[in-house]
Amino acid sequence: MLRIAVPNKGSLSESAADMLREAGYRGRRDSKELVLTDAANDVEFFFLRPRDIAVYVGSGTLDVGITGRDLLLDSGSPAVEVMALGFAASTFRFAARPGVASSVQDIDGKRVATSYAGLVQSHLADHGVGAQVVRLDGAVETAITLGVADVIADVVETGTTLRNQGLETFGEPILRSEAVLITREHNGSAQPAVDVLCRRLQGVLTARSYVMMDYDVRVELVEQACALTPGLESPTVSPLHDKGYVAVRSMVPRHLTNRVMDELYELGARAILVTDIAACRL
Ligand SMILES: Nc1ncnc2c1ncn2[C@@H]1O[C@H](COP(=O)(O)OP(=O)(O)OP(=O)(O)O)[C@@H](O)[C@H]1O
Ligand SMILES: O=P(O)(O)OC[C@H]1O[C@H](OP(=O)(O)OP(=O)(O)O)[C@H](O)[C@@H]1O
Ligand SMILES: [Mg+2]
Repeated sequence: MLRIAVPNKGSLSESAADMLREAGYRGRRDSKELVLTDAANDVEFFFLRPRDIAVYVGSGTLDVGITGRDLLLDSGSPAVEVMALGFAASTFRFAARPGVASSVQDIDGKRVATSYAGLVQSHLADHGVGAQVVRLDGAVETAITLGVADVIADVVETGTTLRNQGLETFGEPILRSEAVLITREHNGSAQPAVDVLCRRLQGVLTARSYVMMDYDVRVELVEQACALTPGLESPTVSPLHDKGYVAVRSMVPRHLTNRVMDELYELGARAILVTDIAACRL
């Protein structure tokens, strides 16, 4: 039975649960449930703190897990990222009051507050910068106001939390993070089950990022129409009862849906229909 670690709380938990449900797995009914067996899919879910997930997977206690790339790197765990999951995107950045620092070198000799001490220490070492790292559990933006640090390093999504504290980011982002699937380098007999999980999650990512588009177009325009909707491999072109027309079916990137419909309409295509893809294996 494949043993999967899933965030039990925090920013990652709801999206991770949604993604697993879309991939056909059982969801938990109660947020206090810590272990859940999904016998039909031969998997067991362990609901854990995202920070601990890399530790369990790295030690081999659990086979795979969902966590943040930033948490994986911070942990120093030997677990490896196998797949980016497309949610909880953020950057990990230094910030300070305006004028205090403009590059990582300016941190030398200062105090840096963070919940990601491993990540920050290795970044500072890579840049040959000596600083005192103050390890905090959360709400690190307040550390400067309260006088325990000169600089912070934290997760930035919209930047609202920083702005509210009168702070500004500086230097290059330390990391671009998002939710990731992690596992060990060698999974032994668990590898086939890990492959099935990866294919299912990849199916969810594809189903989310594409729509299915159908339309009718005059036969003489089909090449131009297919150039607008090339699909992943090649569009399906089917004859219609009216020999002057064909029906075309193709996958289109979701973010291009309306632009492609406009272009098809301009070309002369009609009955342009768009449907969601519920699941897929490419
Ligand atoms: N505002 C945010 N936007 C996107 N990702 C975020 C955000 N805040 C935290 N994360 C991501 O969530 C993960 C941390 O999850 P964790 O549950 O430990 O903390 P949290 O989401 O801040 O929850 P809490 O603060 O309630 O403990 C990291 O991968 C981090 O990048
Ligand atoms: O750029 P923003 O959109 O403002 O998001 C970033 C903030 O979100 C997270 O905080 P959270 O609310 O999880 O609190 P925490 O710092 O206590 O973890 C993160 O630690 C940042 O503080
Ligand atoms: Mg937080």
